[in-house]
Amino acid sequence: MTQAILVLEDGRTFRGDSYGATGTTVGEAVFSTGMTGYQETLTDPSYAGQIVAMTAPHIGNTGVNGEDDESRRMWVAGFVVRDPARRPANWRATGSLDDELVAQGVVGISGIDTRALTRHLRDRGAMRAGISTELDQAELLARVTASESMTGADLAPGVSAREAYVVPAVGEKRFTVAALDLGIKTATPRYLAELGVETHVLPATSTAEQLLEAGIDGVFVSNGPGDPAAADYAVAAVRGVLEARRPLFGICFGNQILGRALGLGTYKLRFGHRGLNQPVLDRVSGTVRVTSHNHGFAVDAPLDRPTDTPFGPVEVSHVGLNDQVVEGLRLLDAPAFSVQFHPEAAAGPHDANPLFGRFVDLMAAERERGEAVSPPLTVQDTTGEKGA
Ligand SMILES: NC(=O)CC[C@H](N)C(=O)O
Repeated sequence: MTQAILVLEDGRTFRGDSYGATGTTVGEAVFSTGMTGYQETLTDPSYAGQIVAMTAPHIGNTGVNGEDDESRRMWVAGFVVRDPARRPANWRATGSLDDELVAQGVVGISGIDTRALTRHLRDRGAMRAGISTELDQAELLARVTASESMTGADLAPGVSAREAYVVPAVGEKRFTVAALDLGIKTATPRYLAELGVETHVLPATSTAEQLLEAGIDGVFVSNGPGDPAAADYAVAAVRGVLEARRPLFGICFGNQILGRALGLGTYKLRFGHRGLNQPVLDRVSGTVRVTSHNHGFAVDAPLDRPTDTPFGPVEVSHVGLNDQVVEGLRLLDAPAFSVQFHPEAAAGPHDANPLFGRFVDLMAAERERGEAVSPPLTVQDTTGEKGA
């Protein structure tokens, strides 16, 4: 078996076996505590530039399948596991994870004491790292210390769709939404489609005008990789959408971009939140939901009072119960809200799915309000379906 090494930027070194593609890779070492969902993790564009260590010890048990990809390819910079499955077993499996990692050129390492690695990252913070099957420790460390840091990294345009595309509504179309693709996961337009939303997915650097033109009823701002402080183009676009008072919903990177558009700051968390079991308090309803997370940055906002912004006051609507991190924002006088966690929940849990319904309700309320403010003069309903 080919040997591999994992070297962290502070010199801590782990030796193991090659898993997936051979070669050398560098990225930010982070850990995910999801017990399931490795295929969704590997194909989540938000993980671009990151070497992901899975804390669950057995990875690859169910192989890979043709249904669970969250985007067109795997994006992780590298993959670290303890004990890979020797043989996948699942009725949906189309192949083994090991073969798929090779096919997609993802350099990984197995046989690692992922518990020790996780404790190290938890205590010292996420840091740059490298995996190699060809370099020695000193050579790899030199590569790692010369590599880009996640702080200041602008990665969304690199993962986003190049061309706009449309995901049709399932059944009757009720709303048309533009989604700013900063690294969107396929589950998101799927959830919207189920609620009668036609989603026009637009590239990361689309302008406010383009979003407003395509998103007649609302604008969605997706999750995505990199440092939100580096995505000024998205901040400018979101500001334009807020100025137009078009309903807006953001997830994860989208929450950070909304925060910045409102004038709030963002900062890097020590080791971030990545996993499927993170408790979040919804302060509006008083409920606690167990949610899916993948973020290394967070919005800086006071928890105890709303903050004044050019678009009216914004309050922290959700708080992470492990560490009191801002997990959601809600404008009090404008139709915009966002969450730092993942209601599209791929992989699960599905506690937060109703947030898509909240977006739809917001669009319905704004439509009604618009109609009340300026009633259409001569609109006649010729379809016979409306108001049935
Ligand atoms: N999933 C996401 O959208 C991640 C957002 C951002 N890249 C972060 O790490 O915080």
